[in-house]
Amino acid sequence: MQGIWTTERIRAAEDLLLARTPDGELMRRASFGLAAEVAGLLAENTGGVSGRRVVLLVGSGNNGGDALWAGAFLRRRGVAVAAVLLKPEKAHPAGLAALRRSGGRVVSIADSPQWIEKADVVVDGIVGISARGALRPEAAELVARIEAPVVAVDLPSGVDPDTGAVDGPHVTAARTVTFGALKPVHALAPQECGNVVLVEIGLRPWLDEPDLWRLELSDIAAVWPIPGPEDDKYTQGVVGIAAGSATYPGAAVLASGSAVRATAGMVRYAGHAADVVRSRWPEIVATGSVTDAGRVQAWVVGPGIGTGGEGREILRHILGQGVPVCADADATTIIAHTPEVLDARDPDTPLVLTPHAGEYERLMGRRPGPDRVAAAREAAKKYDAVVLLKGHCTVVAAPDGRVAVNTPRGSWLATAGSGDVLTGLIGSLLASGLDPWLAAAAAAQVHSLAGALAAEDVPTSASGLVDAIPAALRLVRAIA
Ligand SMILES: NC(=O)C1=CN([C@@H]2O[C@H](COP(=O)(O)OP(=O)(O)OC[C@H]3O[C@@H](n4cnc5c(N)ncnc54)[C@H](O)[C@@H]3O)[C@@H](O)[C@H]2O)[C@@H](O)CC1
Ligand SMILES: [K+]
Repeated sequence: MQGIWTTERIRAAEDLLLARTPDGELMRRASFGLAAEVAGLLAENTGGVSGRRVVLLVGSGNNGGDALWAGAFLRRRGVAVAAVLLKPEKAHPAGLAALRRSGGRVVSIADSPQWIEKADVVVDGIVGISARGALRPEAAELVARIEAPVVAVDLPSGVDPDTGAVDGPHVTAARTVTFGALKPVHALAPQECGNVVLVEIGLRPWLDEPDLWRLELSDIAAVWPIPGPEDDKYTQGVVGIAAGSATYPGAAVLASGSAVRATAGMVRYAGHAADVVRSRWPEIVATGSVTDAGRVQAWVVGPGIGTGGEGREILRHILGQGVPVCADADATTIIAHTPEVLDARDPDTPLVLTPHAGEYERLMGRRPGPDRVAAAREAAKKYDAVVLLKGHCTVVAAPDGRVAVNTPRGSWLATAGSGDVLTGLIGSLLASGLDPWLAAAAAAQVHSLAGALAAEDVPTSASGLVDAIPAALRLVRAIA
């Protein structure tokens, strides 16, 4: 798993490391790595490094210092470097002196447009982890002129370092070069960061438990249930799906199909769409009602069951079974409107809730807001449940405070029925006995991987996602 640390934690670790490192050494390490990445991008985009033009946008802090030092390193490779100082009197003195010694030039803000227009790469050293809020007008005006690819120093300026939220003018980078450890912005704002490159500066020993996690494919491979020689259809976990209605069988077909594809365990379906589900997925044991569904090791409940009395009774019955439950879609709304249904739940049995922003508002009485990690954590505490907050980046919070972030590959999951597929994946993993937080986080990643594979750069559908699950799992197992 990749660890991610908030800027407060990063700063505390940097202080410990700085106290044990010669003056300027950390910035030298950071800016040397930064310069190598800028040179790499120049070579990729223009076929060379020497003679190419780089413009540095330099703010008043150490982020600008990194940019200036990197500029000095790039000069050694024959790059023409021009620095635009947003606050000349506050520019990092040692960095500025190094750039000047190396033959780099400093241009005024008034003269900068012609330089920015001719740049092969622009380096964003406006602000780093001490930034708050959007770009200020002067920086915003310069950034608006950029046409060349941008390498962001540590993070794209104007994007919140701890939430990834954007609230006004900001930098959109092709590449972000960060130092020492990943920060939340890198997982939560993939569109603004571009490719994220981590340069080691020796910080890791000074950081303890991360604030957030991101699963790697090898983590998913390690936990995804694969049948062994001792297994039969029951030992791998039976998942029950309570979804869909006679008029709207789609949710039932998608959630059940996703569960069929996810693991080799058995799938039971209970509800009004039994005939349709059986004809589409003959391997599913389908019945008309949850009361005669037979034994399962986990339940998925919600998609398409309606929010009226019948849906409520289905949910109440399932919550009383003493097995892990993934409550999705209509089940979320039922819980929000009649929280007393949760009285049926044995507090020791895991519950996974999967709200999108609107359902979150119903559950919590407010929108998730810009800090989606805090929002998910709060809901997880309130409901004593794993909360998977849907959005471009899915955030999965456990009641004990663990949070995983899924950084998606494109926006292919924004399609009708996509959530039904996710819930089927989560249910299968719960039935296999996996920790519910890991189950939800692993399912979210396989879901987005299936989306990218199904889409192959053109829009896909929820059925496409179901069909791509085997390819996604093959990829997970091949890479691990
Ligand atoms: N501390 C360290 O050991 C290291 C720090 N490094 C760099 O240092 C950066 C952090 O440097 P600093 O703490 O000096 O601060 P920054 O460079 O992030 O920000 C500088 C100042 O900009 C101002 N500011 C805040 N929001 C702004 C906005 N929206 N628009 C314009 N100005 C704004 C603030 O007054 C802030 O103090 C890191 O992001 C990284 O790039 C690296 O050199 C690695 C080592
Ligand atoms: K920056």
